[in-house]
Amino acid sequence: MSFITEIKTFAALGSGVIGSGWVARALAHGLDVVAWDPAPGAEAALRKRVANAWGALEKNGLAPGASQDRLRFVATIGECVRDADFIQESAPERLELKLELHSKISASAKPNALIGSSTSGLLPSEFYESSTHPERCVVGHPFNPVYLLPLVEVVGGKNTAPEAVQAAMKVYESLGMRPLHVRKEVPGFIADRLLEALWREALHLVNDGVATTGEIDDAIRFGAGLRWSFMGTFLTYTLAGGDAGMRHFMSQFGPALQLPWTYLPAPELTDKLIDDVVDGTSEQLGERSISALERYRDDCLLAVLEAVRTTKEKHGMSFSE
Ligand SMILES: NC(=O)C1=CN([C@@H]2O[C@H](COP(=O)(O)OP(=O)(O)OC[C@H]3O[C@@H](n4cnc5c(N)ncnc54)[C@H](O)[C@@H]3O)[C@@H](O)[C@H]2O)C=CC1
Ligand SMILES: C[N+](C)(C)CC(=O)CC(=O)[O-]
Repeated sequence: MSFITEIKTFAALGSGVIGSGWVARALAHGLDVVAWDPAPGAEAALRKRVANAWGALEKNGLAPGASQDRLRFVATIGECVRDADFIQESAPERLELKLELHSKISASAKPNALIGSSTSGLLPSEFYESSTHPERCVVGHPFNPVYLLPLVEVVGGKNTAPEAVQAAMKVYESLGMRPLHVRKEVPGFIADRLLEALWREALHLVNDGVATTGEIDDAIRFGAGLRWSFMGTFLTYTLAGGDAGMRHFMSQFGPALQLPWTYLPAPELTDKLIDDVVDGTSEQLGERSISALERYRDDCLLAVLEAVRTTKEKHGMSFSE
C-alpha cells in the first residue's frame, strides 16, 4: 500500500479557527491550498484569518514560493478534494456530521491521498465507518494556533493501515510539525485528556468562588505554564524529588492524591457559571480585539519557540527531542 507523501496540493474542509490555521501553515510551506466551507462569508473570514497570521509566519520564515495568493476557495467538496495530495477536515465536532462528510470526501478523493481529521477526541473507527478506502484515513489533531504550534497527535482507527499512520506523520513533519503517534484509540487522545482535567478543575474553582478566571490564568502563566514549554510533568516532578528523584517524589507527594485535591467530574454548566466565566474573560480581554490578542499570542509563542530551540542547541539537542 502506498500513499502520497510528497504533497503539492493541500485540501482543507472547514475553515474556522482550526481549518484556517491549517491553511495558513500549508501556504507558508509553499503549497497550493484548496479550501471549502459551507458557511456564508466563509471565504472572506478565512482570508482575513490567514492575513492576521501571516506576520507571525513571515517572522518564523516562509518556504520559497509561499504566498497567500495560492489559496483557492471552491464551492463543492468534490472540487476541493479531487486533485488534492493531502486532505485535512476541520468541520464541527459532531460525529454524525463528520461521518457523512467523510463518506463524501473519500468518495471524491484520489484513492492514495491521505485524509486527516482535526477532531479533538472523536474516534476515527466511528467517523470513518462509511469512508471509501478507510485504510488511508487518520486523525491529525493539531493545537491552536495550528500555524505555529508543532504538536499533531496522529491516531489510526480499526481500518487504518499502519503505513498510513507513518505516511501521515511524514507529511505533517514536512509541514514543520512534531507528530506524536497515539498508539491506542481512546477518546480525547493524550493531550486533550490532560487539558480537559485541568479545564474541569478550573471551572470548579470559578464555580466554588475560590478564584476568578484571571487569577486562575495567573496561576498557570507565571508558574507551570513557563516550564511546560520545555519540560513535561514527569521530568519536572523528577527534579522536584531532589537528588533522590521520582521515587522520593512519589513517596512524599503520592499520598496527597488520595485526599483528594481534585474533583474530576465536571461541574454542572449553570447559567451563573457560564456568566462568571464569560464576564471574567471579558474583563481579562479588556479593550483588545481577538485579532490583536492573537497577534500578541503569536509573538509570545515565536519568542518562546526561539528560546527553547537555541537553548536545546546549546545542550546538543534537536528541537524535537
Ligand atoms: N478550536 C480549537 O481549539 C480546536 C479544535 N479542534 C477541532 O477542529 C475541528 C474544527 O473546530 P474549530 O475550527 O474550532 O471550529 P469552528 O467552529 O471555528 O469552525 C468550524 C467550521 O466548519 C464549518 N462547517 C460547518 N458545517 C460544515 C460541514 N458540514 N462541513 C465542513 N465544514 C463545516 C463552519 O462553517 C466553520 O467555519 C473540530 O473537530 C475541533 O474539535 C482541534 C484542535 C483545537
Ligand atoms: C478545547 N479543545 C478540546 C478544542 C482543545 C484542543 O483540541 C487542543 C488545543 O488547541 O488546546
